[in-house]
Amino acid sequence: MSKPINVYSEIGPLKTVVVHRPGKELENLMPDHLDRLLFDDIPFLADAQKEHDQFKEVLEEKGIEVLYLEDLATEALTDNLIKEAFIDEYLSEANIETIEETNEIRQLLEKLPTNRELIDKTIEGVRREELTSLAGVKFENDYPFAIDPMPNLYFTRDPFATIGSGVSINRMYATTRRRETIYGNYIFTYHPRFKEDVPMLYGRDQATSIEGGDILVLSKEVLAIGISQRTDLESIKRLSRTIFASDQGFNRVLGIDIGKERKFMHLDTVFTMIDHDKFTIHPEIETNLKVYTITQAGDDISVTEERESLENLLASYLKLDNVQLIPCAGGNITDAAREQWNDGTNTLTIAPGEVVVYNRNTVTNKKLREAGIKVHEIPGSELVRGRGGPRCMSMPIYREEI
Ligand SMILES: NC(=O)NCCC[C@H](N)C(=O)O
Repeated sequence: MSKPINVYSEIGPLKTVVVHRPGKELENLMPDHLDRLLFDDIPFLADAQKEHDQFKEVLEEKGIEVLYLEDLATEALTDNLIKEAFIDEYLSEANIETIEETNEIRQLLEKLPTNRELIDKTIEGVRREELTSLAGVKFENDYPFAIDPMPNLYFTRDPFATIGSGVSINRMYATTRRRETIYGNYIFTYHPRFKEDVPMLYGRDQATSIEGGDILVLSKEVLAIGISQRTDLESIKRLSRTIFASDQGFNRVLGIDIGKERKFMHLDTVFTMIDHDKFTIHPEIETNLKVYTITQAGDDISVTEERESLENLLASYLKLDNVQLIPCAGGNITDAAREQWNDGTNTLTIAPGEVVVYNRNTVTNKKLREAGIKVHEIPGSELVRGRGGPRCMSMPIYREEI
């Protein structure tokens, strides 16, 4: 039986992927609370769902098995003990103000007729108006939620990351996304498809943050991990130690420092691999890019700052004769700024030289085609309001070897 997880590249033909179809959590977004929930606008849910359905259709037309995170999380609650533990953990992390609210919400969740409705409700959040125990209660603030929604969950790239045959259950940078990692933790601990034979490479309770958008599997030996607003170098060192010890064949991690700006929140918003020797890159990060190499050194690791350009590093470590860095929007600084903001660099590679992109990034998409890349375009005007693209909205479970 092959292992449940197999991700040893960014470009191997994609066979199985995890996504989340946006739900009512997007209708629990409010203008005054967008920053804290990491959104720039409020998507129109019905259209966001239509766009997401088109994303799924493109993947399924290529024979890719599309798994929904909400289904996997539902199926992971395989008995009442696990379900109760899930509810306890979810409530303990939900920052609920009073015991009365906690007790009433527990009852509300336990009364839901199916585990799927339970999972959906935990993602959606709970408005105070839903709780009879709060009827007539005067609050110091007018914040309408007893439990926040999790609107970022459709960016399944980030809360957990498959690497080789294992998975990194991540500690997320911001509180609002830290709660999301409960689903991956239960899926990879209890789901029948994944509970055996999946090494857990990080943990949601670790001290420093790392997010999946920063993690690229460049080859069977080399990972690239962004040092970013979301991922600390300390986390990369910790993950590297575990990966080197897990004997999966990886022997080098490139720590790529992309700075702490929110618009470049993850490495995959400015750099992705789209073919054996082709990469997308956002021109704004190319100048004086700092890259660290992490390798095993005796029974610990060594971290050295590279002097070579990213292009030369990729050529030497990936053993490529010719590396093509394709700049977002052809490198035009105005078009690139606009199209990177709308995730023009955040391509999902479904086979070598074949990608899924948002249709709105017309300049970048044209350049990709001119470079011989097969481009599948999907609408994303509503989805992109969460500041993520096709790579952000997907977590590969199985890629064929290349
Ligand atoms: N890999 C990615 O770039 N994911 C995009 C995450 C967007 C989300 N609103 C966030 O700020 O985390």
